[in-house]
Amino acid sequence: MNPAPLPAPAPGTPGPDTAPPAELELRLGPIAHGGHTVARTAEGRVVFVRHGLPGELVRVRLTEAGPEARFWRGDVVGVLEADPQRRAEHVWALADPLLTWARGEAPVGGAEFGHAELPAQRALKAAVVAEQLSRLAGLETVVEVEPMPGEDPLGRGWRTRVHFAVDAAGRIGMHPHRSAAVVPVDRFPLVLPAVDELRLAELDLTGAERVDVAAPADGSTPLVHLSLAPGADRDRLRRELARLTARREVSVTARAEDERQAQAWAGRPAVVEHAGPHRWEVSAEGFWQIHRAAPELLHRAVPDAAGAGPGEHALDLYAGAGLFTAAFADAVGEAGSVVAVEGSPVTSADARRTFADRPQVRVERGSVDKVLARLWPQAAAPSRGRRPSRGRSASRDRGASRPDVVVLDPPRAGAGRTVVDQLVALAPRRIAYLACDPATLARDLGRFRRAGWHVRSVRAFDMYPNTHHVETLAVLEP
Ligand SMILES: C[S@@+](CC[C@H](N)C(=O)[O-])C[C@H]1O[C@@H](n2cnc3c(N)ncnc32)[C@H](O)[C@@H]1O
Repeated sequence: MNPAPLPAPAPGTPGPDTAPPAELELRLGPIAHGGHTVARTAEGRVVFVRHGLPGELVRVRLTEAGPEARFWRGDVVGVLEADPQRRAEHVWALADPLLTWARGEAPVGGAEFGHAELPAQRALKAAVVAEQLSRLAGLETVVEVEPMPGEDPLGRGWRTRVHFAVDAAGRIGMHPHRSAAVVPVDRFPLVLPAVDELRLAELDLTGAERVDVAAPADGSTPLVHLSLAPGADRDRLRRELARLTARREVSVTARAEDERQAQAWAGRPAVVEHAGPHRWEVSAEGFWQIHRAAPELLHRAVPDAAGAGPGEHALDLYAGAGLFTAAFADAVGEAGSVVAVEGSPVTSADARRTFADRPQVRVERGSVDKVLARLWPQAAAPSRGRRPSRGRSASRDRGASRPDVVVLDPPRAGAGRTVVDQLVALAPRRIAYLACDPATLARDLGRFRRAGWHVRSVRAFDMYPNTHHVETLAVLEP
């Protein structure tokens, strides 16, 4: 279950031609994007160290290293001088490298900040967001990472979604950082108790490649979805899952890669989610925000930041099941319109079902750049430096009015150059850009700024406690 073994450990100082040592003593430098601190060996080689805090003196076990490597990676396995914000006890023993490496095993990923108190985690995330904005967007701003409403003091019990790998013995597990190995997991403190209560670790899930669990924050029926390996023994798996459904109310779905639709083995093929007065049915493989408090917080905050008014036209890009579409539809009313663009067939179908009775909402399935190019062809190849006029346009002929405001919530890769250029050409009044990766956000903000846009505000939310991840909301105006 360890990651790739190191070259033979060699004691002594590493030189350019010698094998690296197994362990090093290092003074940790600043935090960097990706969740590690940056340290340097006496020879000046950069080492990306996980599970440490800036300024600490630590013993580091090298996990990726080689005499020719440009930089090395390692985990903290001993703390010689601790930061006062280091916790006495890690939030999750299986993710604590001090414990796991002592028995020769890599820690699981998913709680790489679990050694630090929450305020220290938030300070590290704020530093990363500010640094990315400065370096990639040329934007100097003080960032505060806001705790989520009702946060547990140790940052546990927030995940309503989790996926597990399955090991060779059919047990659920998780991967160590940058490893394909599977570490069996029986309890995961970051999930809602409802997930642990399923006791999936007691089942033999041989034949499943991955197990996704969705447990709505309001305690309604959870859903377990199996991604089946080719040739999986479905009858045996169904019998195994019947042990679970016999002891509690839970839905079960399954799908092999070559099948179009998930099959319901028990209960319903979706979970029911709520935010404000709205209700969604989200399929097993559909997208929904992971933090239990995120839908309630974001479903208004993000469309409000974009600021649509009655009769206006709003665009919800990377819309998922339509978390922001719902508040937009309320704000613009039936005199206005909302176009929600979502690439996943499953998630866009969820959105279509939800908004079937809202005439002002139109759900477009497809890649954002392609849908924008289809609805507003004049934005596909913007002429340099010229903003399109806001008069009657080709888009009107196709039934989509030019957007007044836009929400942009892409996956980690960010929106990218094409979409940014298309939005610049469409020239909405305001864009609210929600991002789970501050580096790609900063890259895209840099492009908007070079096109003459102004970043009006930046907020950041601690939506992934005990991990290095952070959610950032930037509001842009031309
Ligand atoms: C971070 S989620 C946001 C979903 C939604 N805004 C929410 O908060 O629930 C990103 C969504 O973008 C979709 N997506 C990813 N790449 C896409 C693309 N190129 N075009 C359209 N949708 C895409 C994913 O399927 C996912 O639902």
